[in-house]
Amino acid sequence: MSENPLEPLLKTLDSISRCVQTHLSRVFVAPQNASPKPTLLRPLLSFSPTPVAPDSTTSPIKEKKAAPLTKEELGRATWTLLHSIAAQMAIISRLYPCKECADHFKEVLKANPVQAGSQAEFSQWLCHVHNVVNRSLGKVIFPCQRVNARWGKLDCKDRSCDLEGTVDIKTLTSHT
Ligand SMILES: Cc1cc2nc3c(=O)[nH]c(=O)nc-3n(C[C@H](O)[C@H](O)[C@H](O)COP(=O)(O)OP(=O)(O)OC[C@H]3O[C@@H](n4cnc5c(N)ncnc54)[C@H](O)[C@@H]3O)c2cc1C
Repeated sequence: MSENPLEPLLKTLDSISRCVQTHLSRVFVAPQNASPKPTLLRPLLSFSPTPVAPDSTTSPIKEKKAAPLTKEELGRATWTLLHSIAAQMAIISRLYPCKECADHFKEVLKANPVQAGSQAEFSQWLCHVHNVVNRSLGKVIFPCQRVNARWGKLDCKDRSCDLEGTVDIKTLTSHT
């Protein structure tokens, strides 16, 4: 392993950041003509049958899409990805494009080596290290016994996000 496990993404950040920002803003904002009720926002990983029309007016949504990600938005989206992967596939990228966060998380990883002998163990480990970050930021500690209730399933129509078959983590990690 390289000294900084986050370095590969820092190197490629420049080329992927524009793409990530575009896609994250599409994932987390409602279509323009949708109700502003949060419950009607498009769910993560679901696709609208009608494409979202490009912005033609100056609107808060357009301004938001054009703005760079904040540290909070990046963190929220990344935790969502990490916990979803931990619950569904048991494989994780240790890459993170925020230097302050990456430096801190490197120390967290040193003190809490990855435990990935099984999907359940990996989910619990990720919950624990997320709580280490939560604690350092003065956030509420998440009860790790509820991690599957929070992250175990994706909200996709007709179970279209369900993975086919089973994945053996040892097979996956032997290729990394
Ligand atoms: C690897 C990493 C390192 C980071 N380091 C820093 C840093 O050094 N400084 C900094 O300012 N920000 C850092 N961040 C960002 C920070 O952790 C938050 O993501 C950000 O502040 C937004 O917080 P939030 O309150 O929306 O909830 P988040 O912490 O983003 O959590 C998102 C959701 O996950 C669920 N959740 C919360 N805790 C757990 C848990 N333990 N297990 C399972 N689910 C949980 C909750 O439902 C929560 O709403 C880091 C993010 C990541 C991914």
